[in-house]
Amino acid sequence: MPVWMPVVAIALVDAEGRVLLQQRPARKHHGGLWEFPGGKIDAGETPRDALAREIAEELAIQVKPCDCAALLLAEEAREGQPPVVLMLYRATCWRGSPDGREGQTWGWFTREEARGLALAPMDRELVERISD
Ligand SMILES: Nc1nc2c([nH]c(=O)n2[C@H]2C[C@H](O)[C@@H](COP(=O)(O)OP(=O)(O)OP(=O)(O)O)O2)c(=O)[nH]1
Repeated sequence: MPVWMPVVAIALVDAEGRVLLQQRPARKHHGGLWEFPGGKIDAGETPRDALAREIAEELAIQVKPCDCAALLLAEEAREGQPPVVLMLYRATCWRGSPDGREGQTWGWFTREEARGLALAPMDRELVERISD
C-alpha cells in the first residue's frame, strides 16, 4: 500500500477568467462537493500525462501536457488512509468543448461564485489561493 496518494487537478480558465468546477459523485470520498477536474496518478504516469488522460475521460477535451502550468499544492490527511497530495495545474487553452462524460454536474465560475459552492476541503483552500 502506497504511503501517500498523488492526485492531479486542473484549473481550466476561460476567456472571462472563470474556472471550471465539477461536482464529485455522491458515493465517492467528498461526494457531492465541488472540485477541480482530475484524479489519481497511475503508476508509470507523469502528473501532466495523468492530467491529460483524466480531462479527456471526464470532460472530453484535449489539453496538451505542455499547455499545463504547475500552480499550487495542497495536502489532506485522512484517518487510517494515506494522505492525498493534490497538485493543481492551470491551463487557458485546450481543444473541444467540455462535456460531462461521467454524468457529473459542472460549470464555469468566477472566483466569487466558486467561493459560494460547497467545495471539497483542499479545493476551498486552493480557490482562496488562486484568487490572490
Ligand atoms: N480530482 C480531484 N480530486 C480531489 C480534488 N479535491 C480533493 O480533495 N480530491 C480528492 C478526492 C479523492 O480522494 C482524490 C481523487 O480521487 P478521484 O476519485 O477523483 O480519482 P480517480 O477518478 O482517479 O479515482 P477512481 O475513480 O479510480 O477511484 O482526491 C480535486 O479538486 N480534484
